[in-house]
Amino acid sequence: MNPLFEPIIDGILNEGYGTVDHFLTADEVTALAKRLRERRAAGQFKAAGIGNQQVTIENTIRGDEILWIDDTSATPEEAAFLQRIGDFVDYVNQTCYLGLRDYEFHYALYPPGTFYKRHLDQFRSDSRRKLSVICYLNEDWQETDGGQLALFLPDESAPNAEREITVQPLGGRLVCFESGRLEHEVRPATRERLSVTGWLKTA
Ligand SMILES: O=C(O)CCC(=O)C(=O)O
Ligand SMILES: [Fe+2]
Repeated sequence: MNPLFEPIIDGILNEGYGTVDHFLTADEVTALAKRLRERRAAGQFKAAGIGNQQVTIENTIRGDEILWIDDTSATPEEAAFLQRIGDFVDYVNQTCYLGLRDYEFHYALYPPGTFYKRHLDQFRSDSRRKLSVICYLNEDWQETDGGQLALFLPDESAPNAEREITVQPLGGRLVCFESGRLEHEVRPATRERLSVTGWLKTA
């Protein structure tokens, strides 16, 4: 039993989404947030697109800026993050038989007031995305800062009913759910909202 990974898998199986706090230590959050800001200041980020055939920039749908993390040029804190994700992938494969083979991660920064409207992460032409993973890099986040992740879960009490869960984007917290099943949205915040987001994929 892995105390960091088990609650995530439990949550996905029982609730449709999994979350765990302290997936990253406070020091790891600080180091990754610092690296994110450095890379952004160096002009490495770009506006996120939507779709994956023709990528269009549409900030009425999503307003975040992203940078894909390249494991060949990863800095120590990035390599440590990817290593922990790799361990989680191994754990999922041992316990859930999802056949995960690969993963991809990007930094994301939502400037104040930006959002990502309700969506599903699995694009038509990339059904290899099985699990979506978001890990937050926000230090001292307060509820009044906004920026919640809303998850729209099916509600068994009535057909077509749904239940909305909101998650605060607290530094070190990880959220994971099935990419092709769970619609979700990012609400606007009053301060910059930082994360590392990615997908665990089959071959
Ligand atoms: O940052 C979040 O809470 C979710 C991000 C998201 O939905 C995405 O990048 O697809
Ligand atoms: Fe998403």
